Amino acid sequence: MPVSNFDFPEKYQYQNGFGSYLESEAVPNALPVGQNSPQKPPLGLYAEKLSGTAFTAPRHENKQTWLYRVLPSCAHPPFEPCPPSGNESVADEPRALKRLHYIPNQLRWDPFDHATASSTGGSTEADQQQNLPDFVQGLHLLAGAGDPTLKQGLGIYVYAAGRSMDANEAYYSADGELLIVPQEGVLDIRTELGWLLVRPMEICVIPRGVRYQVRLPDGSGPARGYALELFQGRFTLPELGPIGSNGLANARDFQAPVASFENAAGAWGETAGDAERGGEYVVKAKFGGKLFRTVQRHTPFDVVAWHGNYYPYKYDLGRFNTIGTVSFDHPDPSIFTVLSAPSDHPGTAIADFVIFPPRWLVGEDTFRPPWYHRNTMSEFMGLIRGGYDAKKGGKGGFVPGGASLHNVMSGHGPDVDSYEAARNAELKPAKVGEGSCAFMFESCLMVGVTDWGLKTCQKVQEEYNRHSWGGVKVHWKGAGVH
Ligand SMILES: O=C(O)Cc1cc(O)ccc1O
Ligand SMILES: [Fe+2]
Repeated sequence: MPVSNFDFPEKYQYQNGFGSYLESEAVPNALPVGQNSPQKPPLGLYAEKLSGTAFTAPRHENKQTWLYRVLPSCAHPPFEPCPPSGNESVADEPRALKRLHYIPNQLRWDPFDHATASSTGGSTEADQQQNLPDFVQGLHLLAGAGDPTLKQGLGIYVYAAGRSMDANEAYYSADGELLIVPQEGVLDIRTELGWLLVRPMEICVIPRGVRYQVRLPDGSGPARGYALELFQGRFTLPELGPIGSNGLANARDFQAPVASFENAAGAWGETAGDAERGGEYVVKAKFGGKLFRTVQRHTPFDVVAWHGNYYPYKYDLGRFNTIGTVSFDHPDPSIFTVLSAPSDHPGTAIADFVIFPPRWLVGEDTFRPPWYHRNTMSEFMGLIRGGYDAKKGGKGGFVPGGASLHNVMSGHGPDVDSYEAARNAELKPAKVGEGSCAFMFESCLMVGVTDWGLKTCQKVQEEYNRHSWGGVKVHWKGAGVH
């Protein structure tokens, strides 16, 4: 079922369509007509082009958006490195990426902690709140591959945010496009192109370079979830092949924001101040895995109108049209692909985002859960809610907010109890996954685990393999015996 609708404030109006060429004006006639860069753009705005692909990328891949804004985004003092955070968050990423641990063992993590205060300094509730990490401070690189400076590879993150980013703070990543998968808590995301409200069972994608600010709406509680940053390429919809022209995630269900701006002006070095924000706006940038910051005298959220096909978007996983066998055998999980970031080799993804939503299993004479297997692709899994049909839940199991990694050629499959149950199950039509949703980031790359993921987070289940497969039984009866 789609995430329930409620009355959306005006800021959450959306435009529908995946990869569509869209346009949006927060003020009528802010977009120039018939050209992109007139001598004087309408309303005294600046025209600024945001290129998401090389200028010369083929038409079907070319991504760009024209922004019409109060001040161009180049007007800022030099960026300076942020000091290391000391808590192995995104600010410590370059070190983390250089020290990845490549491990052939199957790994599973207990649910990651919610945001905790970094110090006890300050006794008031407001002080304590301020000591909690915001979305950027609470982003931890768990695993990764490649190098953002070469635009190769990806980063897998978990996040735990206990407060909104400051009202005068924005963040962007030059390293890649970020897919965010909330597991608990609502993210109210202000982007240069407008607002996105992203709740558990929804996802969003923020393209490389787009500035944004993540807020936690009042009363929605702390936020926790997963994210994947693509250092290379972009997410797109998977081919449908013989499925035909509809199915899986349909293009019209992807939602892009409408233009929305803060009414504030005043360039760096000028005296004209930003009344609303006290004239100061912190912009943080992740660049080559390193965090930088600058303080500018104008809001980055001053885009009054835009047109293009390079924009953030959200998708409600409840709208996924799940397809499966109606005869026999368990299909490859690629049938559940929501988004795919292809490599240069057709059919082989740098990252596929795959979900396991509730679905009917009707296969006859079929072992219905996933088969035992080894894969040249690496498989990182998380659980948004409920359970997963191949793994037990409960303490020490695969539970919401936790994760697993089955790396290149690491054998895995149902744990012994799930296997025995499915082997003996009566094969009547059965609904699995009611109220559940697991997901997988599947990559052609070998994924290394960070120090934080292996040690600091203290969530690795040491006995994962033994508990899952230590007790697998021999059913072999000897040659010729059925
Ligand atoms: O390993 C997993 O649980 C993910 C998975 C699910 C499935 O249905 C088939 C293959 C596969 O890797
Ligand atoms: Fe698998």
